[in-house]
Amino acid sequence: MIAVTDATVRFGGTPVLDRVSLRVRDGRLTYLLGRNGAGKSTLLRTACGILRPTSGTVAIDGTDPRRLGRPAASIGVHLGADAAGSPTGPNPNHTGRRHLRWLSVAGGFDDARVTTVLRRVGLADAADRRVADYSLGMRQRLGIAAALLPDPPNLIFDEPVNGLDIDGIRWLRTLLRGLAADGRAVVIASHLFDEVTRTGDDIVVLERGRIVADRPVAEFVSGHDDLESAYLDLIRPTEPAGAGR
Ligand SMILES: Nc1ncnc2c1ncn2[C@@H]1O[C@H](COP(=O)(O)OP(=O)(O)OP(=O)(O)O)[C@@H](O)[C@H]1O
Repeated sequence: MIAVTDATVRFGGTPVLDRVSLRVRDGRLTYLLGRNGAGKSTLLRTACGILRPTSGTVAIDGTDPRRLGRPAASIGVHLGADAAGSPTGPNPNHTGRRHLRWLSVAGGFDDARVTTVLRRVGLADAADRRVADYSLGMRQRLGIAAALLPDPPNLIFDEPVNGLDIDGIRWLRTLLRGLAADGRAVVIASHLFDEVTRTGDDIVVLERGRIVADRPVAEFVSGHDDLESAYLDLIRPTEPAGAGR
């Protein structure tokens, strides 16, 4: 389980997260929704220990991520194919396989997992090409492979669908559902409502650094035509003055 409790994060004086609490339960796929700049990536970086909250606490299966001996074994993180500061970002001159082997050696993981995850993300045939020659979708797959390498029980993905073609999107759906079905706690920041409806268990909505909804997808949509209208009904009252003119 991933637990963020009453976390405030400030950049300079401005709070980007304001007393935010998030629970990502084992066996559940939790989607984090919110407008651009709402604080989703900041919350995910806080949840995995990359960012230290100004106040509040974070626990991965009960332990502060900064106190985990082998954090990657407890929590897999993919912050996007081109995310700055990603803990698992590849050297573009390395092949996909070399990148994963390097992570495997550095983390003390079983080397056989490299072949397993390359297959699982559909990169087995491209494993010996340079990452610089990978497409965006292939870099997404490599980032997901890196997160899965030590087979962690908790996973954080920031907009993993970006750059995937239709086969990739369908593959990712199956992968995500499988990860949750195996009992993992999975949280995904996304703007793609169709994916949320198809695969999500729970929805958390962030609005200007605050949680404004946290409930199962079915409950969130109940009484509305679909997820989009449920979401718009929730956030419309707080739209900035002048929006939509
Ligand atoms: N390192 C940083 N220093 C200063 N401000 C930051 C930093 N990282 C994020 N911010 C600010 O925090 C706010 C929230 O950003 P964040 O990336 O968490 O939003 P988001 O919900 O993930 O947005 P998007 O949907 O566009 O990815 C934004 O105003 C952003 O400019």
